[in-house]
Amino acid sequence: MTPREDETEAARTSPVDPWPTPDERAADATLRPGTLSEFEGQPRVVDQLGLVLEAARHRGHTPDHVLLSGPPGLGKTTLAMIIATEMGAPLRITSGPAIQHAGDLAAILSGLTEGEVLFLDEIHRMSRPAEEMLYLAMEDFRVDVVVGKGPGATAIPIEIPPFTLVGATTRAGLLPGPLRDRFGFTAQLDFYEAADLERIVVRSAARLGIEVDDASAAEIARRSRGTPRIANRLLRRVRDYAQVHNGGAVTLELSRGALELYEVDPLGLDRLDRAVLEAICRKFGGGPVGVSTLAISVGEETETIEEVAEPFLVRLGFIMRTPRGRIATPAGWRHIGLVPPDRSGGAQPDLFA
Ligand SMILES: Nc1ncnc2c1ncn2[C@@H]1O[C@H](COP(=O)(O)OP(=O)(O)OP(=O)(O)O)[C@@H](O)[C@H]1O
Repeated sequence: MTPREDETEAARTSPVDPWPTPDERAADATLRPGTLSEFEGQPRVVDQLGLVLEAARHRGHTPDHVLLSGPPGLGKTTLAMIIATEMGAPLRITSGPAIQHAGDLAAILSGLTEGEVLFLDEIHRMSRPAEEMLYLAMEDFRVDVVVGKGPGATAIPIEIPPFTLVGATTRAGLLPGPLRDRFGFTAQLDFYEAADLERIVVRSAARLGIEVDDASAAEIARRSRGTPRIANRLLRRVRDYAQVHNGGAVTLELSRGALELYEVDPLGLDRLDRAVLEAICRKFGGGPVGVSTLAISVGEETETIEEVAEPFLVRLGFIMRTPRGRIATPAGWRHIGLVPPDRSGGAQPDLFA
């Protein structure tokens, strides 16, 4: 489950949306790396996690609980699967929004087998009573199931076998301290370097039977916003285009044609990113402008602006978040072909040129 699974498909029209479509979830199985050594990028996380798993194997124990945080599509689910594979353990997958009551969690925990890896996606969206039950389970491998109500209520302790919880969150800041503290290993996944994404594109192309040259793989990687899921999706779109126009072989020219058709620009900005940038510059004189005003002016949900467009534009140094609102930087103005205003008091540019 992702933050957007409950939204309509119509809301997901951009090829650089970091959340998966239902089709992609099914296709993920083919493209996921199966072991830590096949996992591209994130070298620090891979090394540290490798050590945690190796040490657990030596001691003959289950590994410490693992918290993975970072934006969608960077490989949290993949890493959870790898942890289970590397430990030779079964994996059970659930998510915070699926656990509305403590009883839901009690049912999952009491059904675990020894050493099982429990992947809890979007752990920050779990209900508070479930969260409290999880504290005890993580620490003492026990849950207290409360039977009855009021003064007559009794807590019946249930032992659960040692397991490893792998929690994933896009919002580590929303996790309560006591929950965060119960993870023995915490990893923050960062956006990928273009070279890592290029290797991911080449590997995925091989798995999908797509012929792709190095220049095309580099072009797709550059436009993928540091996100493997987007790289894989753009690869599929380029493949479709190449099939129609060139009988299947992907060339640089065809890759560029496909990405232009899907409105993904050379830096990976899509229509929404450009609309946000244009609105700040053209409608609000470069800002500052509040995010909700911005959302209305581009006809999008505030959440989408905050979670998708804004982090990417900030990362590229095209906009800044300030206490008074969002401001376009000179690089942002230039990216959409406008002259940045002279903030030193010189003449203002013609914003509507
Ligand atoms: N390091 C990597 N190397 C190769 N492929 C990767 C890597 N990381 C992710 N992928 C690919 O990207 C896709 C998305 O990965 P994954 O589902 O693990 O992301 P996620 O962080 O769990 O996203 P979400 O939280 O939105 O579910 C998968 O198809 C996977 O194959």
